Amino acid sequence: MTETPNPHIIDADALTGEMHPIRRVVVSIGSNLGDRLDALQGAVNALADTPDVWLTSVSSVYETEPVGAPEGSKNYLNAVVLLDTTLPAHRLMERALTVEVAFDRERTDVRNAPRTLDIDLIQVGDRRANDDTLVLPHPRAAERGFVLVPWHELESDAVLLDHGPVAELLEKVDTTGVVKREDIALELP
Ligand SMILES: Nc1ncnc2c1ncn2[C@@H]1O[C@H](COP(=O)(O)OP(=O)(O)OP(=O)(O)O)[C@@H](O)[C@H]1O
Ligand SMILES: Nc1nc2c(c(=O)[nH]1)N=C(CO)CN2
Repeated sequence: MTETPNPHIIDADALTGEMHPIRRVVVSIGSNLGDRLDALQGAVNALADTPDVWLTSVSSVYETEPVGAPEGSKNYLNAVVLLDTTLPAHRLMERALTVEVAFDRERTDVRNAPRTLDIDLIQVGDRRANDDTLVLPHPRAAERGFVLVPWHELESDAVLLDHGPVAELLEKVDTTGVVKREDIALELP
């Protein structure tokens, strides 16, 4: 027997007025060039100002040793932001790239070159992607202490899609180069 849709049940798509579900997004932000804290706060503010994006939490700020970066690279400041959004994942990625450019992010041919601002989408709900502009979940998140430590601070039961609980991933990752900065913090607008 086919069920008649119940007109009193409104799904998330209908509530947002768009055909997109609300997704929980984990965002990693980092900077190792210029005024690092200013850039991270700028990223938080810009994400919070984005239509159809609702920031829910911001981690502590961590001083982190550069991973896979050219010789002589300076330490990063890193943090993780959690947000809810109805934006399609690719639209959120475009927005992140626009914000990076607004903070004078320059792209060079040098892999992991120092940067004023880096915004990585770690996970967008249970969305998977693998194209030229977006790979989800982020392909290197599972081995990055500078992502896992601040994420775990916000959500101790977090699970990285296709990889498992963040708490378990942390047992396999060297986190000695990831140090919480007690003297500075980001504001949730
Ligand atoms: N999940 C993702 N988060 C951020 N950028 C992504 C993602 N998937 C694909 N990209 C693409 O990667 C490019 C970003 O490259 P970028 O030079 O910032 O990489 P990176 O931050 O130096 O290195 P890594 O990807 O290892 O963090 C962008 O053009 C973006 O479209
Ligand atoms: N500590 C640290 N190292 C990195 C970072 C980063 O944000 N923090 N980002 C990179 C490329 O995205 C490469 N290496």
